[in-house]
Amino acid sequence: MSTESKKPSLYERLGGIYAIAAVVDTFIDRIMVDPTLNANPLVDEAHHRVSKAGFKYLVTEMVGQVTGGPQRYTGRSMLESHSHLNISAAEWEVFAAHFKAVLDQYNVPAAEQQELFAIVGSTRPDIVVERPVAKAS
Ligand code: HEM
Repeated sequence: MSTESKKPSLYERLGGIYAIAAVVDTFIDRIMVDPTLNANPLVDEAHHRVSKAGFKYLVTEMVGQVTGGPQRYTGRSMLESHSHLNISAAEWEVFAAHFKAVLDQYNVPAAEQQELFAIVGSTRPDIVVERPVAKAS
């Protein structure tokens, strides 16, 4: 018989919903005013149209669900909510750098950061619009 206890979920290791909501709060505050992201007029328009509180709510709910918490995401799919925004690979990098900076700020350990990056990274194909590389004629 094994005496090993089951590994706690990522949700539990992050500290549950209060810790997750705090990270999302800081993160959304940063990305909604980022000048590089808002240089994309479609992102800028949407960032000024949606309520910050609603946006934070939906992202918190989603992170709760995908990390193994009891929350259930009620928003639109990543494809549906981003396909009209024409998000580039460079914009994705800016987003990822903010994410890393905020996780560092909250002292999220490297192992948990990696798990989060893997989850968030899996949404990239639905969010980033890949443009064909221009060929020299
Ligand atoms: C460069 C990266 C990203 C940018 C610039 C961005 C920007 C935006 C914007 C402007 C909206 C509002 C769209 C609208 O209502 O017209 C939105 C919605 C949303 N985004 Fe992102 N996003 C990015 C990546 C992500 C990632 C990686 C996630 C989570 C894994 C995410 C989660 C969400 C959620 C949950 C919504 C709300 C969906 C709904 O309204 O039902 N976003 N995003």
